[in-house]
Amino acid sequence: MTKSISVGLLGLGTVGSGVVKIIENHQDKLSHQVGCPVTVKKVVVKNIDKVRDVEISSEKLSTNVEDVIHNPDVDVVIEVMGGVEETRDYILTALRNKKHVVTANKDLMAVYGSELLTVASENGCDLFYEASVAGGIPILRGLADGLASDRITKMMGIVNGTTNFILTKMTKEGSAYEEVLKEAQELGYAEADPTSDVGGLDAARKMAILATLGFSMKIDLDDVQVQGITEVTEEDLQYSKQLGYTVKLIGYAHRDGDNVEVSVQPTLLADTHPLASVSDEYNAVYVYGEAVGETMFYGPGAGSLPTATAVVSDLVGVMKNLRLGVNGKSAVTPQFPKQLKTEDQKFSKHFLRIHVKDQVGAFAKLTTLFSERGVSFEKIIQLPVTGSELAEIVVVTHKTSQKDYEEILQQLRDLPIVENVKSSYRVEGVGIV
Ligand SMILES: NC(=O)C1=CN([C@@H]2O[C@H](COP(=O)(O)OP(=O)(O)OC[C@H]3O[C@@H](n4cnc5c(N)ncnc54)[C@H](OP(=O)(O)O)[C@@H]3O)[C@@H](O)[C@H]2O)C=CC1
Ligand SMILES: N[C@@H](CC=O)C(=O)O
Ligand code: NA
Repeated sequence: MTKSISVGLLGLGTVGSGVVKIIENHQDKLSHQVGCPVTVKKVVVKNIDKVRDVEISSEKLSTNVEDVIHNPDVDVVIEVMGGVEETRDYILTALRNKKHVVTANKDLMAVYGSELLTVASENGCDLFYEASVAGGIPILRGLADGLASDRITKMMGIVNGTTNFILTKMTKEGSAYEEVLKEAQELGYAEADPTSDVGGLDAARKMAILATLGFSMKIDLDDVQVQGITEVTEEDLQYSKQLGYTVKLIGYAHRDGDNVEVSVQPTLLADTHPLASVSDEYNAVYVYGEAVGETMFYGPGAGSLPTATAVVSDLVGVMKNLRLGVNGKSAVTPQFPKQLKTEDQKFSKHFLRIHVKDQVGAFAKLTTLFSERGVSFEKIIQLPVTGSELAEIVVVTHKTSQKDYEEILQQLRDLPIVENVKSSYRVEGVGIV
């Protein structure tokens, strides 16, 4: 039996605690798979006296990162502390000290992933990050290994558990947004700063990582158009339900030849779409390949043990490579130059809710703007706004270019009869026919 593999953890919070539990509780399976025991050598935390959700001997705890990244007895560094700039320095040091790294940190990998993977390869080290996208779902290995032979053209995902949990409770139970956000934080789903969840940035980071791997193109965070869920109202959810749609925060990546678009936005999904039934903190990624067709990966996207499962599975991957002597050889550099679609190359349907002065001909003025650009409606609802002289108009358009739609929106805002544009979201699929 070769010597045991020693692991050093940076962080012992929601995910780190799960990692320690899995290593301890699944020791027999881990040893059988990799041919030696796995031991947690050192764990770095911020507050040494904090009460932990896991048993760990005090001599293993430290507040000094050097005790892991410079520890000659540590073979693999597991980074589950979060943060970006200082964490990047820690991981660079670990890699240059010939230590393999497993991370769950999508904030870091979305911005510095390309640099870190290059340094890992230069030092013959593995850098694995399965847990950084969709928590416990093995989506990155699914793309890199399972679908390696295919040309991926479309990926649509619910990749943030916090916002899916919020939208599920608001839609199904009529819960208040603030109340459900607080519950998601208490359950450990949300980031330390939950604005990255609800503002869409967490999902955007994951889509940048997914699109880079899936399209073999270096997609930066700045390439992702982002709109969060903070403006989604009870009325939007009700109208969507009435029209046969479910509102989800959808990460969307589409490749049309060499042109790609990547976005995160609240989206009306037809109730018949497989993603529409993905509820609570669950994630799912729908992947379309030219040869394989439609596939979907589903599971818990957040939470201690589900995320830790992905982290420890990456650790197993490192250890298997150690036995084969092939560490540092799995990173695939992007094959294609990045070419982002222009606004007139992006097409989708739209949900639009506006308030107009309830005057004769108001609706006709509105439809003229759309028909002048050849845009017709799939659904139309018009209702008076109680207690006012306004009417509420809700439409679902047929497919139109983003360029035309944005110009129509601007013209609508300039129309005297339009009081205001209340909401506008992307629509995927056909609702109630
Ligand atoms: N929670 C989830 O469901 C998921 C989280 N992730 C990612 O996993 C990572 C960890 O998330 P999570 O476990 O929820 O975060 P937590 O906030 O629960 O835990 C963070 C841990 O890191 C420690 N830590 C933070 N900063 C420092 C520092 N400067 N020096 C030393 N220790 C530090 C904290 O110490 P102390 O305990 O003493 O405060 C804590 O133990 C993040 O990158 C997150 O985005 C990915 C997928 C899912
Ligand atoms: N805050 C994130 C945690 C996992 O990445 C989420 O809600 O998905
Ligand atoms: Na994953």
